[in-house]
Amino acid sequence: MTTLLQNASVLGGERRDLAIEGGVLVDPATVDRATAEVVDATGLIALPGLVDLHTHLRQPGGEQAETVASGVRAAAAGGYTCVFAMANTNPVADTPAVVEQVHRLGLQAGLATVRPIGAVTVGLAGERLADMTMLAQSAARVTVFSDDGKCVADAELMRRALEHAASLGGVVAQHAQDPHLTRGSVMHESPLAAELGLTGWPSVAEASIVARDAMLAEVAGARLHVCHVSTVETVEVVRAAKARGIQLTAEVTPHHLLLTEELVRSYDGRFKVNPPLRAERDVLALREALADGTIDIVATDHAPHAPEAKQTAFADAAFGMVGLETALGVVQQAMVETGLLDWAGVARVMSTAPAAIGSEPGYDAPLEVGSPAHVVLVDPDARSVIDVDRLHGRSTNSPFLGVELPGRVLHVWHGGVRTVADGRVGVATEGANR
Ligand SMILES: NC(=O)N[C@@H](CC(=O)O)C(=O)O
Ligand SMILES: [Zn+2]
Ligand SMILES: [Zn+2]
Repeated sequence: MTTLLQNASVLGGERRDLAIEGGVLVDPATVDRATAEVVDATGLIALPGLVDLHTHLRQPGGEQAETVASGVRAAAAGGYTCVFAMANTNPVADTPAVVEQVHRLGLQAGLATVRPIGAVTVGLAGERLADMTMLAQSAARVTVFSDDGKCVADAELMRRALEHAASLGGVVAQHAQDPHLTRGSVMHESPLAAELGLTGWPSVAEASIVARDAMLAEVAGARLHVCHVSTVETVEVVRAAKARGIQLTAEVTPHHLLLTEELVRSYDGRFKVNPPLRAERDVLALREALADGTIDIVATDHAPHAPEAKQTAFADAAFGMVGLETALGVVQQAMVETGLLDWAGVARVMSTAPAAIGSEPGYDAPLEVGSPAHVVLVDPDARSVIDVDRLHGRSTNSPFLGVELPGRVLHVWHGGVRTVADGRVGVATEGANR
């Protein structure tokens, strides 16, 4: 079947038609308009399928909070066609058996491509390296290695992990948190933390690890990826490392682009996340860094948690927020509506660049004829208050419940297969995965 998307604003620019046939984008001029399925895209923006380099799908072991199947529904609803699944499952994704299980569950779920991330250390214990070669050579083709949730704190181990990943053509994604500087920390270290009687998480606990890792990546001749940059100091370290020619990339989460520590005044566990929500000056520095390319990508750090883990005293609540369905709206509000990024820039930071970091093929020529048909149609003029009906995963720990956000993902194609139609997530299609 051929699908014609008529009059779309491609990457927010010129209005033209796009055509999908046989899983790829084809020249609309060659399409028989009498037989094609036509989607009126007038007023809609066409973006490439979004790629999330940092998603927690919780399976195996955390199925009460999320499964691969429920997580990819949330992903599709948010405009994602590919998600990288973090390794902090139970058991940890440190063996071919686990990454292959996650990969297989992704194929069964359809809707989006699931790329398992492999652990750096056995059991995320930070003591000895996982067999990274076996993970890379498994059917899951691991290219990203991360102990996310935990920092690879041992510098010697991190150096060897970087060397090893480089030899495999992969990348280490570091959760930058000095464990000694953050003992018992539950929110940003600030006057507000003192006022609220909560233990602070100092910015230097992040920046110091990023500085160390950048120097290790330099001596290893390796690529380093920095997870969830949250402070102005880390931005400065990343900027200096890039100026020095070090191969590092960095991500920022939607929540760190929009929210501040002030929300913690409510003592609501929904606002507890690692790294913590920071101050206004950090939020502004993160936006600027994303606009000027110091920060390469937006990654959701979608971190579902069951209600019991969140509805407790703030100090005891689990760290993490769901974010797949709200990411694009938050980026529209924080970056597009502020004039910091145009839609082509959004496509770069949410699709092309994360795919490149994760070595996911098919995203390097967004919306060009011949590319796989990973396409999203967004209504930028829609505005809606986020409620639980908008969330498709098993958990509802979103910091945006009750908040109005712009934009609405209306239609998504994953490799030419329709996964979202009129805002509704389609039936999982086995074999639609690539
Ligand atoms: N971000 C979080 O607050 N939590 C993540 C772990 C992580 O990303 O560090 C989780 O797995 O719940
Ligand atoms: Zn993390
Ligand atoms: Zn994470």
